[in-house]
Amino acid sequence: MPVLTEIEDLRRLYRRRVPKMFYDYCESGSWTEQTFRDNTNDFQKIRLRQRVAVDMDNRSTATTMIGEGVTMPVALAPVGLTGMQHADGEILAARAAEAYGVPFTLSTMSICSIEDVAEHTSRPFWFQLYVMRDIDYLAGIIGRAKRAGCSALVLTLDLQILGQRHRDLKNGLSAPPRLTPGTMLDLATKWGWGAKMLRTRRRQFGNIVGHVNGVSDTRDLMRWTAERFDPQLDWEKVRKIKEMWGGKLILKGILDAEDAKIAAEIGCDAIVVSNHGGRQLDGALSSIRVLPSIVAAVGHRTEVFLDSGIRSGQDVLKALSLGARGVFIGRAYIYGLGAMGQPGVTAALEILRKELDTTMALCGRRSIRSLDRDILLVPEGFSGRWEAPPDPAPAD
Ligand SMILES: Cc1cc2nc3c(=O)[nH]c(=O)nc-3n(C[C@H](O)[C@H](O)[C@H](O)COP(=O)(O)O)c2cc1C
Ligand SMILES: O=C(O)C(=O)c1ccccc1
Repeated sequence: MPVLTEIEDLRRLYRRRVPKMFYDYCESGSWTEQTFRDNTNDFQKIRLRQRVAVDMDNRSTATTMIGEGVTMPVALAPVGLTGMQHADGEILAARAAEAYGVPFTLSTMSICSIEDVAEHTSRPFWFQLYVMRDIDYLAGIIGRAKRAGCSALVLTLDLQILGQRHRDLKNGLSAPPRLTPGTMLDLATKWGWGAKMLRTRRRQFGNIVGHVNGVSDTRDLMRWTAERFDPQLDWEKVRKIKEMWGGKLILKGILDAEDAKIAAEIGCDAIVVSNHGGRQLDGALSSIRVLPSIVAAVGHRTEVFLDSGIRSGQDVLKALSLGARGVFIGRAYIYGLGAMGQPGVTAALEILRKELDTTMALCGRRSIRSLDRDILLVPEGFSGRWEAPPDPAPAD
């Protein structure tokens, strides 16, 4: 067993243990994957300011997100098909988050159902909603989330249609799967994954069972999405859903200050600055690059969270120092889950917390609320205005 000291270690182990089809589904971005790469690369461009001889005793990473106490401001992002990364994946991730004291978000596209996750956890989790054409379905699932005691609705706005990810098509995740000798061989080497999958009964899409007949695997995912997701979603509908829900609301997938202002106007408890982990509009700016402009526009009216590209506690610190009240992590915890189940998610959280805590200390800060831009060296292009990234240098 390798020593696991960083998120990258978890990714490597995850890659060895989970079928390629699902690894690729997680690890890809849309089209050229430019935005997917920018998300992580842009964090690297921000440097930290070392301070010395500052009392660093009694540090804490604890704070709140939408009024809920958290041991660090890092929530688990909604991730579709988590139950395919590891048997019972959503339940295991929710339990790890609960034990660690951070929020868990259950995706509409989960394998385990809302009720099932609620039954296996004792603290409220957040429920992520994709807006479907069918209003009765929406009312139904919002009601289920309420009855299960979910403490916030995370409404995702950046996926009315699915961005194309080449690898999913090539791997047969979206077309009828071609069980090539290569796929069979791959599955044969991932026997631990398969054995656990065979033992669980949770192999349907948990939140859509009974609504769509016969969707019990991922084959028809893309077609299913096109048929069900609402292409007519607009701000008026967002208002309606807010009313139907009536509780705390987080609007996810905002990447532009103008949209952020409308979101704040409608009244939400938080927004998530996100490009969906580089899986939707390829060519969009990285989240960290647009964060300052959005904080400047709405930070005084609503909490601003960020996701896309967080792979270390240093990344968390950078986002918080640029004004985010918290972050979501997607892949960073999926790597841990696929690698080792629940302890893997805990390991991912612990790696991030340690990195965040140590970095805070070395920057001369002791609390989350004390983090600000003063401890960062931020290059041009993150200045808060909408700016296109600089043109790459000519090849010769
Ligand atoms: C495999 C995968 C599935 C996802 N499924 C959903 C989903 O069902 N709903 C949603 O709102 N976001 C979904 N997302 C986006 C995440 O919530 C989050 O925005 C993204 O993963 C953040 O980027 P990161 O992976 O670099 O941390 C998904 C992301 C991944 C990687
Ligand atoms: O893959 C995704 O990013 C995602 O959000 C999704 C959308 C539709 C079905 C499954 C997952």
